[in-house]
Formats: sequence, C-alpha cells, structure tokens
Amino acid sequence: MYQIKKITLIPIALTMLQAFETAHHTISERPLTIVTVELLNEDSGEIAVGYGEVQSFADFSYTLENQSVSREILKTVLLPQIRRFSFSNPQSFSIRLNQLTPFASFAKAGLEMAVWDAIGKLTHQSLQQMIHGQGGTVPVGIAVGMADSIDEALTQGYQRIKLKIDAHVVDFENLNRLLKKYPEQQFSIDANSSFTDKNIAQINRLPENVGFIEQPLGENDFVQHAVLQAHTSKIISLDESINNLNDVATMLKCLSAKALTIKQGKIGGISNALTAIQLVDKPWVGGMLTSGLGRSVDIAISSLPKIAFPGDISDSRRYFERDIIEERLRVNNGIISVPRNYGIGVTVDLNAISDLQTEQMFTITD
Ligand SMILES: O=C(O)CCC(=O)c1ccccc1C(=O)O
Ligand SMILES: [Mg+2]
Repeated sequence: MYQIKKITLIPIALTMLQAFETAHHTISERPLTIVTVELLNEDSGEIAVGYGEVQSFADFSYTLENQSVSREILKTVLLPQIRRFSFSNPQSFSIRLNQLTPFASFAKAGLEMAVWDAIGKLTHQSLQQMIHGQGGTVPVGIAVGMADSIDEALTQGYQRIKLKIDAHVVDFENLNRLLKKYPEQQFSIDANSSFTDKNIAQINRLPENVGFIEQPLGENDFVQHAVLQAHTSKIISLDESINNLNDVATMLKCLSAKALTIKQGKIGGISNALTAIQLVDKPWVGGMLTSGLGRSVDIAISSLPKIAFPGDISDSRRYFERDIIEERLRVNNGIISVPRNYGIGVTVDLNAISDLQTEQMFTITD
C-alpha cells in the first residue's frame, strides 16, 4: 500500500515564444500549478517524489475551472482528505478522488499525475508500461493557432495539422483552397465552439483530407452536436464538452460525436482518460499547451493501440522560452519517442520551476 507523506503546490508561468490564438482567447503566458507528491511504499519503506501539473488556464473562456479555482479546491477539499488515504495503485487513488468531488477535474488530474509518476519510480516501470502502451515511437500532429502560418507544420512532416478557426470570421472558400493545395496532408479543424447549426453546409464542403472537426458547437450542446453528427459524413470530436466521465456517458448516449479529444488534464486524470479511451469509438490525444511533463504523459497515452489519430504533440522547443524538463521531446518527420525512464520518464528541472514561480508555494505534510 502507498501513503502520501507530503504534497507541495507551486504556481508557475511559462512564457510562450509566440502567442497562441484560438476562437476563445489569445494565450501568451501559460500558467500551471506544479504538484509534487512524496509517496511512501508502506511495504518497503521506500519513498519517491512524483511530479504532476494542473493544466487549467488563467481565465474562464475555455473551461470554468481556472488555475485559482483548481488551487482553491486542492487546498480546501482534496488535500485535507487525501492525507489519510492509503491505496494500492493509481486507479484506486483516482476512484477515491472522483468520490470526493465530481468537479475539479484539472485539480484531481494534477494530483493523480504526480501519484502515477511516484508509483512508476517506486515500481521501476515507465508510464507507458503501467498503462500498457505499445511501441517506441508515436505519430504526432501539430496545432496551428489562428495567427500562425502552416509552413513550419508542413516542412516538419507532422502527420496531422490542426487548424484553429473562428467560424465567425473565417473565409471558408480560402480555407478549402488552402486544404486542397495539400491533398496528401492529413488535417483537422478546431472551431472551439464557434460554429452554429447553420454551418452544416460549410462543414460538409470541407475536403476529404480533413479527418475530423473538433468541438464545432457549444460546451453544453450534446443534443445539437448529435443532430449535426447525424447530418454530416464528417467525424465530429468533442473537446470543451467533455470535463469528466459523466460527460463521456452523455456523449455516447446522445450519439453526439464519433471521436473524442482525450485530455487527461481536463478529464480528471490518466485513469479517467484510460476509461474514456475504452468507451469511445475514435479517441485521440489533444494538447493543452502543456509543459514537457504533461506532454510526456500525452505521448505515453498516444501509444495505446486504440488511439485513432496522431495527437497534438509538437516538439517541446516549439512553445516556450523555457520548459520545466531537462530532456527535449524531439519530433522527427512527424514521430516522437516515448519516454522510457521510470514514472513519467523525464527529469524535472527544479531550477526552472523556481525561476518561473509566480506565487507562494503551498505545502502539507501528514
Ligand atoms: O497543445 C497543443 O498543441 C494544442 C493547443 C490547442 O489546440 C488548445 C490549446 C489551449 C486550449 C485549448 C486547445 C484546444 O484544443 O481547443
Ligand atoms: Mg480543442
């Protein structure tokens, strides 16, 4: 059995090399809360430190749980309870977290990520081994913000290019012309809820090389998405609509979409993500402008055999002036290596974390 001895929460902010523009907002600074968990293996007496990150954003435009809400729930609801937890694996830890509150998926995910990392280190297994992923590499895609050009994505051989669009302002003829210029290149479109049900014709006119459309309609529009999915041959993937496993159940019951954007940081953690992957037809791993730590988790999840499309996992040099891991996650011709070391498999750069810290650290001990 495992027991938590100490937890720290460290608010940090990564500086984007280039602002990332979506239909919701423009992100130039990426706040994260780093979670460290000191975990005791009660049988061996051994202790390991695991690292996780809370991936909510600064504001409410993408999801209601933002960084300050995540931290408040961690401090007042989750941490006081889990001090007394004793558990035998990450899955049972996740079940206990889900029982504490159906909300705070980002907060629970950050904590659970650190527990997976620590247990991997204590049991000498990589995250990929723990979750039964396969293969030394995975194919990856890149998300291109609305202000960015696609040239970098094309020259680097990404196996899917995700174009962020705002349906209110995009010129669909130009978009289709651009997409048809590269018939061999796989694309996806992320509308971030900017379509309405009046856009069905535009969706149906998108060329063949658009593999799927992410979150065309609003976060709560399960029924409207179902109507849309029934009237288009294109695959719809839900992102903003899915914040926990209940949302996955709703999506399946309503037939809202054929695909699901898996974001472990937003669905309550790795265990919940694995459950969602088993339940849906076409799961794939979406990005959250995460640090190298979260990106390494995404790579391991992408190596599961059921993953249907290349994930939003671009090179770790792409986004930030300074990252918080020592390794570079290098994309070569649209593929990336799966970290092999114990736990999440990367070395956290503690100097970077301390230099990027924005607010006081919070600590609890048993
Ligand atoms: O990390 C990435 O490469 C994907 C970026 C991305 O599309 C995104 C980034 C921040 C918030 C939401 C989204 C999204 O998928 O909608
Ligand atoms: Mg999205």
